[in-house]
Amino acid sequence: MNQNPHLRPAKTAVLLLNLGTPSAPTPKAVRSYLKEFLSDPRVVEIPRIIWWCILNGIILPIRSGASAKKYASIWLPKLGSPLMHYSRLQAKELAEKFAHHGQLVLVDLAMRYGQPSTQQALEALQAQGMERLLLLPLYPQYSATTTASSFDEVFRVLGTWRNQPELRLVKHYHDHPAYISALRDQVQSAWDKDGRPDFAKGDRLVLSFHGLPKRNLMKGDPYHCECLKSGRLLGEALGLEPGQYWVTFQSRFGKAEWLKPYTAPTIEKLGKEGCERIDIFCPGFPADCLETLEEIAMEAREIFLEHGGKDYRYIPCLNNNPEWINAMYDIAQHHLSGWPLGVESDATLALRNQRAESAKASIS
Ligand SMILES: C=CC1=C(C)c2cc3[nH]c(cc4nc(cc5[nH]c(cc1n2)c(C)c5CCC(=O)O)C(CCC(=O)O)=C4C)c(C)c3C=C
Ligand SMILES: [Fe+2]
Ligand SMILES: [Fe+2]
Repeated sequence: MNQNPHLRPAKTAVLLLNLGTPSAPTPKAVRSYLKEFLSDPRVVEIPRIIWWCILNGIILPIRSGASAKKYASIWLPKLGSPLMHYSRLQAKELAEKFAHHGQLVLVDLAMRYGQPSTQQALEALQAQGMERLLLLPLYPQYSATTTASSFDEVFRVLGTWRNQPELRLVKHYHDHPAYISALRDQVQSAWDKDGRPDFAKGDRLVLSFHGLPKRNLMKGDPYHCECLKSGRLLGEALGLEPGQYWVTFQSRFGKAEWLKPYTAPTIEKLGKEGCERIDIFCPGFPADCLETLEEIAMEAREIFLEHGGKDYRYIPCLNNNPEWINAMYDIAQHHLSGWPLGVESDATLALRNQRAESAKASIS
């Protein structure tokens, strides 16, 4: 509890929801993560008994070791899993953004699989007196496999509570102007630094989103349409013509048909057809992770260069781009409207800003 008499305690919380990641890049830790992830009926919709046999008999014994090697190749020295590192940073910087605006809002991070679990995060907020809760998934595009699964887990935990908080959820923000503007800034900053592709010469921008089984789309999952819309709005924001940027889908799992066009074969085709430079960006991943740093920044680069391409540029995910922190703040702010936020008195706010300014002055 805050002891400062100038502050009214915050009882409103924003909980960032993300997928989760192994605790270490080892076969044992990856196996335990994959087991929890791939046992979720929201993720794999195969009858349970059949899937249990396939998962435990084939997938886990083969994939745990192979995936652990890939995780080891992207693990950050001292910081660990990139997904965890950037998700935590996003929660910290969002909390600072609220504080900067004189609003005392609790901000925390919950992972759907692994740690910090949704239950741990909710109990920590409960211990701080949370009365109102906004769920903000780190999935800009809604899918039942990710967003709905994270919401299910929150509902499951709250279902065991006697005194529940008021609850609001952000379903998606795939077309939110602040999200699109942050994406544009991320791509444009890379171009300002390293030069813009020559689109007239045939260079291309590839926008690669995580894939999904095509069956999920046919059953009504809106994810595919939302990815196409994000891609189109980003292309327009960058002033590109439709053929200059391509939307593709990566990380196919298993033998069934997934959303097309697939990223890797598209990159191979571009290389074979004489496209010299590809810039590639993953707008659906707010944080860099295995799927972006290994599959896109490393594996897909090899594919392009092996098939005739010359220049392959991976543009990092939003991570802690200040425009993205602003976007999260804007999106949260909109959904918090009407809820009382803890507010600092004008005197405390002025004092804190004054201290921050003099700290900056003493550094420079
Ligand atoms: C049936 C399998 C899978 C579906 C459906 C799926 C959907 C989906 N996933 C993300 C985001 C991420 N997935 C990540 C890793 C990952 N995904 C799958 C499988 C499915 N994903 C697996 C087996 C793995 C683990 C790694 C591997 O063994 O290949 C990650 C990265 C996690 C990390 O630790 O870095 C993210 C992020 C979305 C957005 C999505 C549906 C839209
Ligand atoms: Fe995935
Ligand atoms: Fe992958």
